[in-house]
Amino acid sequence: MSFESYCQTVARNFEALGALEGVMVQAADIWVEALKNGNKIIFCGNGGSAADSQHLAAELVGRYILERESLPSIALTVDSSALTAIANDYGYEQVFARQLSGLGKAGDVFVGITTSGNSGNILAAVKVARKMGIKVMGFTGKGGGQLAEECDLCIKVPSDTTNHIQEMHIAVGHYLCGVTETRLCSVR
Ligand SMILES: O=C(CO)[C@@H](O)[C@H](O)[C@H](O)[C@H](O)COP(=O)(O)O
Ligand SMILES: [Zn+2]
Repeated sequence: MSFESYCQTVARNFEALGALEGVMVQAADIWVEALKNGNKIIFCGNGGSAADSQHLAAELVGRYILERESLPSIALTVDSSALTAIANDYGYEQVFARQLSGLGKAGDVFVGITTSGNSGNILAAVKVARKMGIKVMGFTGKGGGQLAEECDLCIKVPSDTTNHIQEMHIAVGHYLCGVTETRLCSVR
């Protein structure tokens, strides 16, 4: 495949992504409401989506575009001791669920980033989130997988291909960080 044709696919995908305006407004409302109430945004994902998780948590805790207070957020993908101990002692499927049960609080927002929507460790964490009164949001591909069935709000980006789904996930996350910090800064 030529680079030009790759870029054409990306352009078509992003054109279609614009149709998710309504769901993006709802997602921003969920993030803003939680943060206003003193809760946090908790991200997790595997592989490239682990990188997205820590990238987005860092935008909130550190800085995205505006100079502002730090906004509380964590990625469950960054603590190698917790990840290896939990995987070793309880199995890889529990790596996010176990951390969420220790670190999450009712009213937090859990964001599972998965291109298939079917990663077992994310689905296990959703079960914990439900028990704890944590809101569940998914970033998935077009099909949504099992996660789409189980979350409060699913952002299903318009592709079935892992790499292209990931390209849109980071755009979705960046957009939400921007809207969130703008709205919170104007009320502080
Ligand atoms: O970054 C990539 C592919 O672009 C890979 O590392 C990819 O994230 C991994 O295969 C993940 O394990 C896929 O998991 P998921 O998106 O289905 O939850
Ligand atoms: Zn990748």
